[in-house]
Amino acid sequence: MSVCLAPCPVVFDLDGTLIDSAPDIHACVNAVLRENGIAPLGLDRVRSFIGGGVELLWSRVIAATGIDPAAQRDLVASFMTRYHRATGLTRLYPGVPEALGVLADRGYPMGICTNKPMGPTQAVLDHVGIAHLFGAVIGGDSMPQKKPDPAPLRAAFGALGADPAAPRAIFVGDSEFDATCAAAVPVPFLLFSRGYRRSRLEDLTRRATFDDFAALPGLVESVAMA
Ligand SMILES: O=C(O)COP(=O)(O)O
Repeated sequence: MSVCLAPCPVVFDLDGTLIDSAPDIHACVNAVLRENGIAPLGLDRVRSFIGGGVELLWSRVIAATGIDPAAQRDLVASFMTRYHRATGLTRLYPGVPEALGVLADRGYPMGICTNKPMGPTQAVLDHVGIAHLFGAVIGGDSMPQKKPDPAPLRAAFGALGADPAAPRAIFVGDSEFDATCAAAVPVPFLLFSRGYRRSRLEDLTRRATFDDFAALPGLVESVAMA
């Protein structure tokens, strides 16, 4: 068990955890499909493709639409020009600012570890007004590895002052990428159940599950003291 003597670092996934960004990602995907004369995909479909970064998103779009995989590089490039400024449809989940405020007041160092590239990550954190709360932000293109590889999460904890080799820390996320990553570090994982997960809850390794951010500060305290 990892007892956090001082408030330990708490790192958050971004898409599907702190923010509901699927409407913006969906709009960008469909703009590229339309530009190429391909029928658009529904929001639920595109949402189910999010979590493993832009390349995996587009591999899934290509498989779903029957596009020639050789076009992936150009499609991703076209997508990225839109994605860098796609913030208008993205919202924080209810209770996120309040929960982050409580954790900040209690002295928890906080960070982000996302598979979203850094450009759109910084744009959206500024747009929703929470960028100042995070002492470390690791994006999908910050390192050669992406989640579920543990390297980006270890880097986020290290940047917040934890021992990257044996961090006393907590990760909060919504997906199988996040659960597998937390287990690989290893650190306790708190699962937000209203995000973009594809698997059944019972199939994901986690310390606790929550569906309301009002519960998060208490959960973090109980895991930190365990
Ligand atoms: O860009 C993605 O695929 C999702 O990013 P996430 O790691 O914040 O869920």
